[in-house]
Amino acid sequence: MPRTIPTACLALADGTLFYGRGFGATGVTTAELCFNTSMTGYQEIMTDPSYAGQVVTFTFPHVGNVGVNPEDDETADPVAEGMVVKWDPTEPSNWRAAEPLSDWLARRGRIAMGGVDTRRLTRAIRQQGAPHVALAHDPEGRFDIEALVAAARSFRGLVGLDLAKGVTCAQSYRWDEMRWAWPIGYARQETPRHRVVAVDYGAKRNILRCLASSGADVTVLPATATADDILALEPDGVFLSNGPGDPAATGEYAVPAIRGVLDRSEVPMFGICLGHQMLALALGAKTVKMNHGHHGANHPVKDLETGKVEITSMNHGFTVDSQTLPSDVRETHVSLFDGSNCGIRMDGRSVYSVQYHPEASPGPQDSYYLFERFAEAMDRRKTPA
Ligand SMILES: NC(=O)CC[C@H](N)C(=O)O
Repeated sequence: MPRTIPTACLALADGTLFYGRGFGATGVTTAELCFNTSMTGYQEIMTDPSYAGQVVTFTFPHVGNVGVNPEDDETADPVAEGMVVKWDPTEPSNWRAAEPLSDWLARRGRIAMGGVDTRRLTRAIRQQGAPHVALAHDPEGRFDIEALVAAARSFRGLVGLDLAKGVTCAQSYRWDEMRWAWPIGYARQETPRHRVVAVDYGAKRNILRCLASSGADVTVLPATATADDILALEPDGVFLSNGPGDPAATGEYAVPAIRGVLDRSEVPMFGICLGHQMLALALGAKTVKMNHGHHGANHPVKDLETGKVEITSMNHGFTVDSQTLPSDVRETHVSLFDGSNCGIRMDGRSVYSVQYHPEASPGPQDSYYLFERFAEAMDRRKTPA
């Protein structure tokens, strides 16, 4: 049997090394490492802008086997820095596959590594918290281990980092594509009932589709939009998107804008993930870094107002500290994994947000009702009872 040499190396800042087989782009990247437990949707995960600054290790062992296609991107480029998987991807076998995962990653400059004991790696992340890592791919298998460990150590981490500015849109645009539906695929929203301004901190496309499907004519604004920019469009509702990085850092410019909208209008507001954290900060609460975060598609969340449990899609490494919520803001949802905050609502106003991803993509669609609730709040304002 020919001897095979490792062509990829993952170095953790504590000096732990994992060797495997590289695919995708070659070179070295540094990032925070997190694990995702979803069994499907690797293309959507890799293109979720909230993963900027992170390498994702997948706990599901078979990743890449259905290739990639033009429809499943959540943004134009992969924004996760790289990926680590148990098995090397096979040749894609799926009617939608347009390209093998490895070629797609290479074309877009993203490093990947297969052949890793991802259970051991996941245990390490759970025990020590999301580590800083250097991920290297060299087809000749030449690795300068000391330099890789030093690179992992010099990665400054996500705390204090505003990454939304790097992934937001350069200028505003309109969105009318709706959720994918059999057999028509992606139809356009031709009879919208509401004008929604969506602030883009790193929005996933499927969120914009869900807004369009629930009746919105969506105008997307860059993350740095001010209250004046938002209110000038005379919105029926304001949406705050997901996004990467430390909420406290993005909040420095996003919070005054949100505060301005809340103070100057009664417009319904809905936030998801980073948007949830932005709203919580604007209302006076605080956010903290979690040990290893929540990244997966099977997270049970309890709606405290109805008692119902929904299975949700999650991707966050920071959380709202529910102890810091002011008295006019109530906690509406909690994680049944660790009791952390998963939703808030302002008393007496249609201003609410959730920490998880109700648009899923990938994940279950239990939480789509939140988009309908937003649309109903906008309907109520137009025709008061
Ligand atoms: N998906 C998101 O919007 C993530 C929000 C934030 N960057 C966090 O990690 O908590």
